[in-house]
Amino acid sequence: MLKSMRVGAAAGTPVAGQRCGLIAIVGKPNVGKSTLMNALVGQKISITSRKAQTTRHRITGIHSQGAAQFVFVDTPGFQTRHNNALNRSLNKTVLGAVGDVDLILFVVEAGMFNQADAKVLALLSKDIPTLLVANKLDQVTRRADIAPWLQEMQQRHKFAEFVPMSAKNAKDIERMLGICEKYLPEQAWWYAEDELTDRSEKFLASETVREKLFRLTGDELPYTSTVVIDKFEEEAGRGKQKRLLRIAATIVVERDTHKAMVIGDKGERIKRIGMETRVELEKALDCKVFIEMWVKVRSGWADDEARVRSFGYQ
Ligand SMILES: Nc1nc2c(ncn2[C@@H]2O[C@H](COP(=O)(O)OP(=O)(O)OP(=O)(O)O)[C@@H](O)[C@H]2O)c(=O)[nH]1
Repeated sequence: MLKSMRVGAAAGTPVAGQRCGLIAIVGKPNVGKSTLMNALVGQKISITSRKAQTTRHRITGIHSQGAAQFVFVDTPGFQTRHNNALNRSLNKTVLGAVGDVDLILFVVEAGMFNQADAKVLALLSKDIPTLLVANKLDQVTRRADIAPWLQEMQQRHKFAEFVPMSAKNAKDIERMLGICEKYLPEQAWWYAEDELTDRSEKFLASETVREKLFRLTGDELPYTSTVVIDKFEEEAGRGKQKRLLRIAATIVVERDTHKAMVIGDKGERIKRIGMETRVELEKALDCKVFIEMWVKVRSGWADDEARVRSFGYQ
């Protein structure tokens, strides 16, 4: 179960052998940052999809193992193409996340480095140890090309280490945790051992709807569609009965054609989004869920600072 953030009273004071620190995961959109964080934490905290720009918030995922507590910060892919209010807000989140951490995982696709990667790299402080995570190694057919590519990458930044890997490979994830552990300062843990995130259940609900929305609409729906949770009410369970969450969610889109896309033929698609969200939340939060969904058209919201803020972005 997810729990809310509780910073221990002794946070910051060394406790024999304990290590704890912040690790930012950064990179351009779609390189696999959320997949990596979910694998490192061992549970789905951050949504993933084939569509770029699915991550919009700073998300903390926590993993405690042995003497170490890893506190991961997942960031939106740095936006370089469009200068609208939504993207400015996303970029501010990235900058906030990388300024004050113990370790940075700079994620790229193995064997690739383009201008978008370079722009993110340029933001990173030279004083914070940074690992080059060459992800999606499983997709590289010519492994021999990786060594010269790594050498080239060495010229670009003073990386502490190079980690070619696949976020989908369990052994690579174990190896990655071992590497990260060395960079955590010796200090008392900030969170209880079983805590996984500092995000609320309400936030998880909106992220789950957003993930289902993007997965079920494929590439048709623009990324500027968003989800607002209008109601999030909890009724305690009685006896063997589980507690109940009553959720109302509005999917906000920019055009009538997008609304029709989300609703689908005879409401098929929105029903499916609701059903898959319910099943996933019931499992993740160990409760019963009733969810109502609406679709609203608000054209131009991603260009409007006030509206971007009202939808929960910083
Ligand atoms: N083959 C392969 N695919 C991967 C790997 N890691 C991630 N992916 C896929 O890459 C796509 C993007 O992954 P995400 O984790 O959503 O990427 P992200 O960097 O968080 O993307 P944004 O939220 O847009 O910034 C998804 O389809 C993942 O399944 C990997 O190691 N190997």
